[in-house]
Amino acid sequence: MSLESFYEYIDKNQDHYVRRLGEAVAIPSVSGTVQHRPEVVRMGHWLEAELKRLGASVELRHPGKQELEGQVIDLPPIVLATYGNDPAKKTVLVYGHYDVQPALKEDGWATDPFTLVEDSQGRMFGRGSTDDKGPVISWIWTIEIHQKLGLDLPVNLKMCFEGMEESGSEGLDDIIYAEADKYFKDVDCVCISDNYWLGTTKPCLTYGLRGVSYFMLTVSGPGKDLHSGVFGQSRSPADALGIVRSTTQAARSVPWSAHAESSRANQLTLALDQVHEPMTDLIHLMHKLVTPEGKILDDVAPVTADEDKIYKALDFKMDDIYNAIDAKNTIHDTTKEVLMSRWRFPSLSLHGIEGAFYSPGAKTVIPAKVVGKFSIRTVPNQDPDKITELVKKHVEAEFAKLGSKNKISIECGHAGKWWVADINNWNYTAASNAIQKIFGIVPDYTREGGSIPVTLTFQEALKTSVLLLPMGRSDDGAHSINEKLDRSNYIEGIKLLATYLHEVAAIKA
Ligand SMILES: NCC(=O)N[C@@H](Cc1c[nH]cn1)C(=O)O
Ligand SMILES: [Zn+2]
Ligand SMILES: [Zn+2]
Repeated sequence: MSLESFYEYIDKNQDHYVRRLGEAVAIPSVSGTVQHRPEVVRMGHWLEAELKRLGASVELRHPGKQELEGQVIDLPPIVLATYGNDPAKKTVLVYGHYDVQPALKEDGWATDPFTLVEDSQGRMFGRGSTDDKGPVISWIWTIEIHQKLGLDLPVNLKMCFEGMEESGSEGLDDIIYAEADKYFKDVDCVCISDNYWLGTTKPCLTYGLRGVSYFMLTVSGPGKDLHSGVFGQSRSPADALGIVRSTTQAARSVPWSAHAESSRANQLTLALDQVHEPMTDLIHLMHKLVTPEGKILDDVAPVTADEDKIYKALDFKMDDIYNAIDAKNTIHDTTKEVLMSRWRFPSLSLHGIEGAFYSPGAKTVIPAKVVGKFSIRTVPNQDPDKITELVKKHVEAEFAKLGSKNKISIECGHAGKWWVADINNWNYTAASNAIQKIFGIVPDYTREGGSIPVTLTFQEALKTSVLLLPMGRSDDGAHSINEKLDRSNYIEGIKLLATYLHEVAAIKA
């Protein structure tokens, strides 16, 4: 079937679909805070209403409760929807997430993060524009445009949209395993649009992701915040300089694995009539997690000769990464090293400290309790349980050296495993055909440094091929300030998703 009328329709009606993206972006569905939880739920209901309007059968699954900021609150609903139920057609499952990362204007956004603003170059700025509201709603527009034009959707479409992806996908895996032989029974392949082109011009298909293990390290001591002049502890100046030195991706350096570091605990000169400051202990411990030198954890799969060739063939230049980070401060200077660091080596990033004073001004306080947050991106063949065990052992050993009377606790908040797929599956061929039809180019095959843990869950629970089909570009700034989706990526992306469904229908499986 020709999709020319579909392409013409979306080209003519682009402004309408941009406005609809604006509606979705205007709902601040941040999954990581208690305050925003009603907005996440509202976004789930918005999708439900859109799907029902088009005649899809929709079920909201409630995965239960979670503890957040000391409160027990409902997890947002998982939106399961089915459009078409013809046994003669293949069934495609699409997944996406309707929650977003936090965003505040004062973080440095040029415009209000929850108002979609387009500039003269067609860049549409707004939290969730590219990650992942643009792609999620595009599946819905695909159904809508088929209906408007009287075109047959050549596959049955099952949709699974969650509201907790940015916060560990709590509750989702259990539902997928429980429904593998029920709701997800007839799924022939899975497609996820929740990542980015390698650069800014060439589309790609993605077959690998790193895993993520997210840690919270709590240090507590005094019963309340204290005056630093009255209760401040004294330590040697050398130790006071022990600040975190690396928070970048290069912190693929996890020094506790087989690399003994000389302890500096013996440099401490504690004034015992003063309190042990939780923040000082925490900074010391976080400093012990990473070094700029790059020491790699065990269990990393060796680089093979074949793999080495992949990097040379890719359309990726150092300028692509410089543009994406708005700077030239990369640790590596060759594209091969950059991509290897991103795709196939682990990294450790320090994210923040809850309880630390961060406002303007000069508050002289000793915080009573601080929580350091960091994550490790894991790769083949690392095991998340082993990583957690190693991290705990390392942090506890370093803390013991301090001789502090504070208390620590270290938790792995959530962990998802890395994923690598078989690109020879017909699902990838169908997507490659679709890219060639829309963009006139054979796509690159890429892996990514980010994590979508449900990808592996679908692959294992449904025993089927999972494909990542990105819509946005490498410089979209997902998770960052001024996140954007280019109008052309959105409009061509809608065409691509529709064409992919037709190619799946057409291919001999
Ligand atoms: N677009 C995928 C994505 O951004 N995934 C997140 C997942 C995550 C894990 N913990 C918090 N968020 C990522 O950071 O890779
Ligand atoms: Zn995402
Ligand atoms: Zn994200």
